[in-house]
Amino acid sequence: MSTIEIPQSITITRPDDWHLHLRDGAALASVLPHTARQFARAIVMPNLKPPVTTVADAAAYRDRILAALPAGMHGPAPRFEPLMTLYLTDNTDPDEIRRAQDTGFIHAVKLYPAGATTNSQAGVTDLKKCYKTLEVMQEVGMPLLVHGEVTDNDIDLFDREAVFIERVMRPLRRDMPALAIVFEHITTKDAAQYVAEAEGPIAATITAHHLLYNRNEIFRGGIRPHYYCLPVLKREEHRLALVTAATSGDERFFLGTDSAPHAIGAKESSCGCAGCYTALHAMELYTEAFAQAGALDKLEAFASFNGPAFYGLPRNEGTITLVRESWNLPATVPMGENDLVPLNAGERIDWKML
Ligand SMILES: NC(=O)N[C@@H](CC(=O)O)C(=O)O
Ligand SMILES: [Zn+2]
Ligand SMILES: [Zn+2]
Repeated sequence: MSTIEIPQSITITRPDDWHLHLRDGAALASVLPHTARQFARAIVMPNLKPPVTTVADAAAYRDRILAALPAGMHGPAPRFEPLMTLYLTDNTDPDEIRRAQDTGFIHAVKLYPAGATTNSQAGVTDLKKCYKTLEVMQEVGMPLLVHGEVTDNDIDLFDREAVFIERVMRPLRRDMPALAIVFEHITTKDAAQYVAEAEGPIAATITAHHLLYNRNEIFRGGIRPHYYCLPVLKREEHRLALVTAATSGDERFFLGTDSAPHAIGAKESSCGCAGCYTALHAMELYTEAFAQAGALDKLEAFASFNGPAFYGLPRNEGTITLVRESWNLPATVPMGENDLVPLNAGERIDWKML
């Protein structure tokens, strides 16, 4: 009988998080150090209330993030650098894209279909309304990041991503074949296959929780609101397809935690918010997922090489090391004046980032 030998430690180039929610104010100050400890850079989502729709908003938000960074974490990699994004609306001015491109600190524009997820009320009602803006993005090389779910009430919640590919993604890419697109937080074999086979500049981020869990996790022994996120966890066959994509070495797939902090009361509620908090232990979770797949040798490309290649940024300097060592995740962590419950709260974690 042979046993697969799991290495006791792994050292990789310092990684980045290509999909992150940092929120604002006191919550920002609480959660930012977790991400800054694990990652050199992060693509910061613009779904604040009100959303980050202009260059001026993004500049001010970036200043608040830098001001909230603990001493010693400022400056270029291997410390922390926020990569800013704009929130696309029906009315985004095409000239705002040119101004954004000129800043050097705005790296993408985010499409939230109106009503699809947390703080998407100001999102896009019909992508046709944005075509002039998208054409400028295509021209200047500004990537479009996509929350890829349709919102039609007649479409089953679990089918919203697959239907989005047919109704929105394919027509958009036919009309704008040179527009760089990141299909964010993909959750289905349909999306993994679409991205792997598509031609042109398209990539996808994959979260740690979608690599580790299927939808049973939301209902394991009772309803577990901290496993509820959007797009919602899917069947096992989809999880397996995501693991295959992430560990394939295909440079179109890269790390994006979608760590999405919500105060405990907003999650443990009769109408709980969508979002899983993983900033505290993201690299541990990804390492576990890759170790389970026997693909630790593919982790570095997924976490540290493929993202910068897509965004046209340099790889980070320095390395991080994870060791096979058990520790217990706290039950809660402070979030401003509230607490939040991280994913895997109180559970044993088998890897530890040093
Ligand atoms: N993923 C989530 O479930 N929630 C995100 C929004 C998003 O990324 O769709 C949030 O901002 O809370
Ligand atoms: Zn989303
Ligand atoms: Zn998100």
